[in-house]
Amino acid sequence: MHIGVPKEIKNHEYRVALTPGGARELLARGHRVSVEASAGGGAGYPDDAYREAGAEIVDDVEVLWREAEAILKVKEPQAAEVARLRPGQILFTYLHLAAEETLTRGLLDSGATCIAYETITDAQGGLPLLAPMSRVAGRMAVQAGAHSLEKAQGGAGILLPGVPGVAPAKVSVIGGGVVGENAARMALGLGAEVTILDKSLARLEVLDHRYQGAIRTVYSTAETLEQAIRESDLIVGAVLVPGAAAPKLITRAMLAEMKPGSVLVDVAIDQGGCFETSRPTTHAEPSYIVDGIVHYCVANMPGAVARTSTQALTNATLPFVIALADKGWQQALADDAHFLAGLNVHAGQLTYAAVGEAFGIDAVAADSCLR
Ligand SMILES: NC(=O)C1=CN([C@@H]2O[C@H](COP(=O)(O)OP(=O)(O)OC[C@H]3O[C@@H](n4cnc5c(N)ncnc54)[C@H](O)[C@@H]3O)[C@@H](O)[C@H]2O)C=CC1
Ligand SMILES: CC(=O)C(=O)O
Ligand SMILES: [Mg+2]
Repeated sequence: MHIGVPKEIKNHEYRVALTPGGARELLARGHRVSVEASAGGGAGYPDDAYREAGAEIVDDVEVLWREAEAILKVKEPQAAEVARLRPGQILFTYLHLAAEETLTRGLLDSGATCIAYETITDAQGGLPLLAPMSRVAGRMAVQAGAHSLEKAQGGAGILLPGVPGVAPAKVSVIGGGVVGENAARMALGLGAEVTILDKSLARLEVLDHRYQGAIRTVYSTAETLEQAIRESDLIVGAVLVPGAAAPKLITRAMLAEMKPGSVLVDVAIDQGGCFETSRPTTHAEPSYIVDGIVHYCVANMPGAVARTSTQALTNATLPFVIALADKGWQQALADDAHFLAGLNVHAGQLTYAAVGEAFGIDAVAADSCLR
C-alpha cells in the first residue's frame, strides 16, 4: 500500500504521524511510504532520517495527497486537508468528530474512509490509540495549571506545593481515566492536595488501591462537584464518553462559586470541553479569563512535546497501520472488532452512532460497510 504522511498544519502542531523507525517497518513489508518535506522536523526527525529508512520525501503536498492510498496524520484534518481527500482514500488520524459538525459533514462529502484513532478499543475496555496522548496531556495539564496559577497569567498567585508553613494548593481532577490519573500523579508528585472525581466506582476503587489513599477519590455527583468547585485552586477536566460530545459539568453560573484566580484546565476540549465556558485555544494563546477564572483549553496539548509524543503515538498506531497496509482496510477491520470501532465515516455514510447523535445525522452500523 502507498502511505502518505503530510506535515501537520494545525497551530503549533509539531508531531508527525510516523517516525523513521515506523516507516522502516512498513517499507520492510513491501509498502511504499511518502513523507512531506520537513514533516518530521518539529519532532526532531530530519528528511534524511526518512530517506535513510527508505521513504520518499515529497515536496508538493498536493502530489502527496493525490497519490497516496492512505493518509496517516496526527490531528483532525484542517479545511485545506478535507478539500484534498478523495473518494476511496483512507484517512487514519485523530478525528474527534462529535465536537466538529463542519468537519463531520466535510468528511462525509469527501467520500473517503475515515478511521479515528480515538475510538479504537481494546479487550480491557481501554482506548489504546488515545491512551498515549492522554498520558502526555494528563501530565502536561498540571504543568499548564501550575503556570496558569501565576499572577502574570491572571491566576491567584498560588504555588502548587506551598512551602513549609503554607498549605499546598487543592487540585481536583474530574474524570479519573488515563488523563485524570496522569494529572493526579503529577499533582501529587508536586505536593498538592489531590482529589479525583469520577462516575465509575470501579475506576475509583482501582485508583484508591493504587495510590493507597494519597489521592482522595470521590464519587462525582452535583453535590460533590459543587464542593470541589468551591475548594479547588486548580480543576482539571478529564471526562470522556467515547466518541461523544463531553458533558458540560461546570456551568458559567458555577464559576461564581470558585475562588478568584482559580484555574480550569479543560483537557476534554477536543471532545467539545466539559466546562460551559471552555472554547478551544492554541499553544500560541493557550488561556483566557472568564469571570475571574483562568481557562486553559488547548486541543492539541501533546503537540508541544512533539518528540516524546511522536514516539509514543507511533508505538501505539504502528500495529494498526501495518494491519491496514498488509490486508487493506476492509479485511483489517473485519478481522478485528476493536479496529472496526475506529471507523467513523465511509463513502458518505456516518458509521459512529455517538457522532450521529451529536448532530442529528443517521449513522449506519460500521460492519455494514464491510459487506
Ligand atoms: N486536549 C488534548 O490535547 C488532549 C485531550 N484528550 C482528551 O481527554 C479526554 C479524557 O481522555 P482519557 O482520560 O483518555 O479518557 P478515559 O476514557 O481514560 O477516562 C475518562 C473518564 O471519565 C469518566 N467520566 C465520564 N463521564 C463522567 C462524568 N460525567 N463525571 C465524572 N467522570 C466521568 C469515566 O468514568 C472515565 O474514568 C478525552 O476527551 C480525550 O480526547 C486526550 C489527549 C490530548
Ligand atoms: C488526542 C488528541 O487530540 C491529541 O493528541 O492532540
Ligand atoms: Mg479539534
